[in-house]
Amino acid sequence: MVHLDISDVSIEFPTSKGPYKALDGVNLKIKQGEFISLIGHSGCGKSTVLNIVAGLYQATRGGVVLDGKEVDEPGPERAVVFQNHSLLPWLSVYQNVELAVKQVFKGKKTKAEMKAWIEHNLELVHMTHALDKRPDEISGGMKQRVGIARALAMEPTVMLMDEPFGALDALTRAHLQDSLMEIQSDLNNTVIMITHDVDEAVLLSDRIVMMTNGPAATVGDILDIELPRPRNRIQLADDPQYNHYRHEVLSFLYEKQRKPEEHTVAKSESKPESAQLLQEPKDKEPKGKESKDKDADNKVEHKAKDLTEAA
Ligand SMILES: Nc1ncnc2c1ncn2[C@@H]1O[C@H](COP(=O)(O)OP(=O)(O)OP(=O)(O)O)[C@@H](O)[C@H]1O
Repeated sequence: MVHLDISDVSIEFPTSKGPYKALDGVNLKIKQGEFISLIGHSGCGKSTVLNIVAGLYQATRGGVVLDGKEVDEPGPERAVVFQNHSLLPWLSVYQNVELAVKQVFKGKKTKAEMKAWIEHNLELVHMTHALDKRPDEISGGMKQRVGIARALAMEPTVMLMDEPFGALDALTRAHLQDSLMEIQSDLNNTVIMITHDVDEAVLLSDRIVMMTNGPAATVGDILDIELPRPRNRIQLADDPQYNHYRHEVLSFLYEKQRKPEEHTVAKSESKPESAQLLQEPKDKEPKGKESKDKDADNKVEHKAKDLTEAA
């Protein structure tokens, strides 16, 4: 049986210039435990797809069915992780996760069970050392870990992740990608993740769903990633199959779906493959502790980049 069925989904947004058709006939059938990445140029409609699956937007035509039940509102079985961690700043790490756990398990777990469950999920993302810290006292990568723990603690059937690692430095991103792969293989949740990072998509996914440019965006192509798990990024760097998948995604994005304005940029790039072209500028992290952490991390990040490029 299909676990998550996105069927003929189209959506129109009302705008001052009339209705804008963002998606047209998006079809995708997802199996339990599959890791799906959505990739496509900025503004093509990836977040809109995610928001429809989350129940935050209603499709104008078609719809989403999860385990035989139509999705028409948000629900705890579909947890969302955003790029900017979205923790409540006045609550501690523990309390941020507790809030979600109470929502889902009130009356079903005892106080002691809830406490153990919160700690277990923070343990999964290696954050038990900072239970009493508030979000402004921890780094961006740590906040993102807490966001993931909060989502996992809701025991969702489906994790919806909107560029969860997009604002992080390369090293932190790599650590979190590895943790996510481990957690997902243990828990077998279904994941739909939006990313602009081709390597991230190939490394993590069972299938990469490549979207056409909008308006009226749809699924352009689907790539099955048949690399054995567990996957190791260092070993994969030299793997011809990995590089073939990477090339397939890049060729979809830069040849089949190239945007006119990117043509000139791509020409002037020394590396036309640069995944940067896919990305809008990211919000800068606030100055303070995080930026100090980042300065330190950046030095390591450069080394990590050198290593990757040398590989
Ligand atoms: N609530 C809305 N009202 C009007 N237009 C919208 C709304 N939400 C999204 N859109 C439009 O729909 C299109 C798809 O937006 P969406 O955010 O899904 O793209 P995206 O692929 O996630 O982009 P990015 O990669 O930049 O985050 C865009 O043209 C956007 O302007």
